[in-house]
Amino acid sequence: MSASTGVIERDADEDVVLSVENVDSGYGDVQVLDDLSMTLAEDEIACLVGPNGAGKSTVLKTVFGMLTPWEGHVKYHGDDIGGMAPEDIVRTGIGYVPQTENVFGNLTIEENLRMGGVARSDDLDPIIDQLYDRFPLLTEKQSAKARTLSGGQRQVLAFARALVMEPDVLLIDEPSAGLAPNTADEVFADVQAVNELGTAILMVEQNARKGLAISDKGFVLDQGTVAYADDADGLLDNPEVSRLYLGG
Ligand SMILES: Nc1ncnc2c1ncn2[C@@H]1O[C@H](COP(=O)(O)OP(=O)(O)OP(=O)(O)O)[C@@H](O)[C@H]1O
Repeated sequence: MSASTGVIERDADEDVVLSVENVDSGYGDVQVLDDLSMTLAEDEIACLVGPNGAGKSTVLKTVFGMLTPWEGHVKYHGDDIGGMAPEDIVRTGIGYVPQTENVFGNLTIEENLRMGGVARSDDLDPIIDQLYDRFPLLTEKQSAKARTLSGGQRQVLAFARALVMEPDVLLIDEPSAGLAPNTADEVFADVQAVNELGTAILMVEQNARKGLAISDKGFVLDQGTVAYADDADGLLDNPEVSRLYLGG
């Protein structure tokens, strides 16, 4: 399987921060990703869309070191990080916001943020202060237990927790899952704001149209490989992609 339509041609000097090159990966002896390739430039939001079970979350897990590529390479600023442990990957500058269990419910907002910085050896106060400035709702609730937050507020805390490490790249798995449309829109606005402040984002999103609408480019995954890659508008305007993957 290596069908690829509309693959983006990019300048050789593009500042690629993350590249996934011909990766096979999976669970146990079950292969999920099949010769999958994609790149993310340092100022971009890229959105992975596609049917249930296509392998979108598996891409993030493979980039973040929770799965080791069977074949191919995962490169961060050109260095091969395939198979590196997540705790080392987080130190290199890649953050990960899983879809579920992404905050510690029994800890306060402040404690959650400090947990996000356990891999840092410097004083966390300046970055945590910056994050409180950026996400005022966290300031209001800093002594509250995370379990008291709404779904959207938890998602904001999960982003902020990942940002304590000041990553160059943030991997986000289905930020809008389980959220009402208005709340999902607020979370998408936060994703854009994080990107505008200099973090490249690779996001999986089940709400493909909304995810692509805030993204620079997208990859349609099907059966573990990239079926379509294009800038986000190109995918949204592609009648075949629309019919097959975006609900018409
Ligand atoms: N921990 C696991 N162990 C074994 N198989 C798994 C595991 N996690 C996922 N899979 C399988 O890998 C395949 C891809 O799953 P993945 O979660 O990456 O898909 P996805 O595109 O993110 O879909 P969804 O939108 O349903 O989350 C599926 O067939 C799934 O059943």
